[in-house]
Amino acid sequence: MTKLSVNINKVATLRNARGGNVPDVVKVALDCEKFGADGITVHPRPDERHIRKKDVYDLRPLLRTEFNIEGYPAPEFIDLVLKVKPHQVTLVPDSPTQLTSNAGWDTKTNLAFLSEVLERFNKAGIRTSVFVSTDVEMIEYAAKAGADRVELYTEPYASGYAKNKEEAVAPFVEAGKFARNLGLGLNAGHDLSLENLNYFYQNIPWLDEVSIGHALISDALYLGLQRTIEEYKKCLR
Ligand SMILES: CC(=O)[C@@H](O)[C@H](O)COP(=O)(O)O
Ligand SMILES: NCC(=O)COP(=O)(O)O
Repeated sequence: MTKLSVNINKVATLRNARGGNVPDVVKVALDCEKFGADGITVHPRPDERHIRKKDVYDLRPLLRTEFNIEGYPAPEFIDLVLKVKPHQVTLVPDSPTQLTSNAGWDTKTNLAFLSEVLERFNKAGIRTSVFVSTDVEMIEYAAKAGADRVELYTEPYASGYAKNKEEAVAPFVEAGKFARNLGLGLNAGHDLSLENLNYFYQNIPWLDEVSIGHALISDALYLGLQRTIEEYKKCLR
């Protein structure tokens, strides 16, 4: 079964716009779980533009599904993750001011750094995932660094889908097979949507997890949160 982890960053973006607690990020996360989400993803950025450290602490004891924390492994992030002990940490190579994630790691160049950080999380019993492109060398070095899983950066698939979906998915199928042969678990995310998710899943049904935020929360404006989550789950069958 491919799990759906709902990324609630955008719920926090809306909440932060007014300075109060509407919408309530914790309540939305718990409702996502109630409506069928298999996990919750957050990406606390250093400027706390959406998810704040306090959200991460508030969510941890209340979530009943898998908690995935994404981010660049700066000392503050590492400290937060080790204190909160989520089910999974996903390392992303984002600079502090970046608008959104726009690339996977160069795992070869960063092998020593990633190995050291992954060892700390592995020792703490936290499953680790490394955000990568479909370049098989990057996947190979993620395995060498000690990752349990890789998360494929799916923006190139999403942007190529409308033009030629067979061509868009092909490198992801190859990367997925390569990761599977190395014994790595496989996650995927970024710009997945109701339009492109089912085709991705049909081609890579051994995916462990997709994390989806931007499109899913936008769809919820029209469909409501419950129906939206049900529709995304249908895409994973
Ligand atoms: C790691 C990744 O793919 C991102 O999609 C990210 O978690 C989204 O971050 P923002 O919500 O800050 O754009
Ligand atoms: N890891 C990807 C993620 O959590 C959500 O990305 P997006 O759906 O907001 O693009």
